[in-house]
Amino acid sequence: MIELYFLYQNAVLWGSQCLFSSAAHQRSAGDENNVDDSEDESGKTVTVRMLEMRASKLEEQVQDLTARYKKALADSDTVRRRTQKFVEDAKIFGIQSFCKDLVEVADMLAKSTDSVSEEELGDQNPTLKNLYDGLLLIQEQLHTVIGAGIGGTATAHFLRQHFGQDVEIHVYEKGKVGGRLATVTVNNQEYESGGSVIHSLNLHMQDFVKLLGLKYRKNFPRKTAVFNGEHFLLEETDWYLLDLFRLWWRYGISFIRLQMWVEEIMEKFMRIYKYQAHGYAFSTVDELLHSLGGSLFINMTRNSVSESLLELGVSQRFIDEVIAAVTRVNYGQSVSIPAFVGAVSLAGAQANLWAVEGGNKLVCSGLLKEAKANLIHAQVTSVSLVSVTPQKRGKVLPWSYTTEKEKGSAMYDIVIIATPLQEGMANITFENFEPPIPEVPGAYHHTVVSIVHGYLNCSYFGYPDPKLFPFTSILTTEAPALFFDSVGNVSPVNISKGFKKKQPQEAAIWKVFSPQPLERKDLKTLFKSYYSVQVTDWQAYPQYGSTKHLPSIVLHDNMYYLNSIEWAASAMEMSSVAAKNIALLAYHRWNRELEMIDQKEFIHKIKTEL
Ligand SMILES: CC(C)=CCC/C(C)=C/CC/C(C)=C/CSC[C@H](N)C(=O)O
Repeated sequence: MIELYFLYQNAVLWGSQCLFSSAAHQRSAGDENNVDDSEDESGKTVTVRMLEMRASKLEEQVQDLTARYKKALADSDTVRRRTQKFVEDAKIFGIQSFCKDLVEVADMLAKSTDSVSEEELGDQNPTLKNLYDGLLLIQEQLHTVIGAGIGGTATAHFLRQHFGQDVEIHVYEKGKVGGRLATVTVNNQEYESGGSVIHSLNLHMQDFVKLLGLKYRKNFPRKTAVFNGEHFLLEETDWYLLDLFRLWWRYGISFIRLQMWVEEIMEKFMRIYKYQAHGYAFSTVDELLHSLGGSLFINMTRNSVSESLLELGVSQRFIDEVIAAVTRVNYGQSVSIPAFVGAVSLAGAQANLWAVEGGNKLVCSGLLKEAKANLIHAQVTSVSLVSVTPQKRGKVLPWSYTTEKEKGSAMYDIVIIATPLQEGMANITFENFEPPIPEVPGAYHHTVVSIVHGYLNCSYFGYPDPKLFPFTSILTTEAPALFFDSVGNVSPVNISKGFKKKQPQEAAIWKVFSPQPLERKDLKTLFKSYYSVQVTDWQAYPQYGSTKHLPSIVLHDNMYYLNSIEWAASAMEMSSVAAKNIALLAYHRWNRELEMIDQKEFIHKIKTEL
C-alpha cells in the first residue's frame, strides 16, 4: 500500500516539473525573436506590451496550473484511499479464496476417493490402495482423548456417534484400559478393585452393556452391620420388619425422610437422559446441574450432606451412624462432603445395584473397539496451541507424548482430557494458550483397597464363634481409633462359572477400604489368618471440599475437560453423562450450533413434559 502511494506521488511531481520547464523554454524563445521596440499612443514600447501580454498569459497559465495541481493532489488522495481499500479487500479475498480453495480441495478429495470402487482397491493394486488410504487420511478430522477409563472410552464412543465415521479418534493411555475400573486376580479368579457398583437407573451404563453384548451381574444380597470401633451399632437381620422396627426405634422417621429425599433427587437427575436424547449440551457443570434441579442442585454442591439432611429433619444420630457409614464406604470421606455427592453415595447404598459380568472394565475395552478408536500406549506430557485455522476449523492443538520407547508429537482438531488434572496426577503442561489454561484446583483422595484372601477375625467384632457371624459387609462410623473404612466379602467378576458364595467363617476374599495402607498389625487385627493380600492405592475420587468451584468443562476453543463432573459426584454413570455431554458440546461448537448449548426455554418445556 505504501509503495503504490509513493509511486503515484512521484508521477504527479515529475509531470509538474515538465510543465514548468516548458514555460521557461517558451520565454527564452520569445526573447530571441524580439526586433521592433517602438512606443505606442500609451507611451509603452512594443517590448513592454509584449512583456505585459506574456505576463498576463503566464498569469493565466499559473492559475490554470495551480488549479490542475490542486485537482491532481485531490485525485492523488482519492487514488491513495482507493488503493488502500483495494489492498484490504485483496487480503480478505485472499483468506476467503484460501478457505474456498480448502473446501474445493476437500470436495476434490472426496470425489477422488468416491470414484474408486472396492474391487479396484483389491490386493492387486497396492499403489492405488496406498494412495486411497492417504487421501482418506487427509480428509479426516483428528480427535483425541487422553485417558481410557470409563470417561475417556465413553467419550470416544459418543464422538464417533455424533461426528460419524469420517473422523479419526486417537485415545492415549499411559496405564491399562479401564483406568479406575480394574480387577486383581486371586486364585485364578478376578475381583473388582476399583469402581464396582452401578445403579439400576444408570441408563448410559445399561446401554453400553446392551450395545456391547455384555451380561449383567446382580449383586449378591448382603447382610450389613455398622461398627464404631468397639461394637456394632446396627445389625441387619433376616427379618425385614424387624429391621424397620429397629430403625424406627433408634432414629424415628429419619430413614423414610432420607429415602424420599434420594428418590426426589434421582428423579430430577434422570432428566439428563431426555435432554441428551434431544441433543442438548451444557458448557459448565453448573449449567448442567441447574437444568436438572435448579438452585436446589446448585446449593447441593455447596452445602454439606449433614447440613442438608438436618434441615430436612433427619436426626443427628442417623447422620452420624448411617449416613457417615455410607459416605465412608463409597467415598472414604465424612458427612461434610457436599449434599449432591452425598445423595449419589446414598443411591449407591440401595439394593438395586449391579455390575458387569467379567468385570466393569470390559465396558471400556468394548467401547474403544466399537468406536474404532486408535489406542496409543503413551503418556501425554504437554499440550500446546500452535496455530489458528480459519473460522470453523478452530484451533489446532498439538502435543508431545512419551512412550517407553520414544518421544513424539501429534496435531489434533479436538482434544478431550479424560484424566484428572490435579497436581501430581496427569502432569500435563499447557503451552502457548492465550489466555493461559488456569490450574485446576483441588486434590484427589487416596483410598487404599486391600484384597485379602483369609479368615476374618470375628472376635474383633464381638463374635467369638465365627459360625454365628452373619455379616458380609461391615461399615464404620467416624472413630479416631479405626484404621479402616469398611470390610466386605466380595464375589469374583465371573459368578456364572459355577461360583458358590462362601460363608463368613470360611476362607474367603475380603475387600478392605482404608485411608492408609494396612500395616501388619492391622491385618492381624482384622484377620485370624490370611493367604494373600493385594494392595491398590487409588487416587480414587476428589477430596470434596478441597476447592470451592466446580472446574470448567471448556478449557479452550476445542479442548474439553471431562473430569470436572467428578467434583459434583464421582461415579461411572457421572463420567458417562459427562462423556455424552462433551461429545454433544464439541459437535455443536464445531458446527456453530450454539442454540443447542445451555438452552433454557426448550429444556423448560421438556422438563414440564416429564
Ligand atoms: C443424583 C443421584 C442421587 C443419583 C445420580 C445417579 C447416579 C450417578 C447413581 C450412582 C449410584 C452409585 C452406584 C454410586 C456408587 S458410589 C461411587 C463409587 N465410589 C464409585 O467409585 O463408583
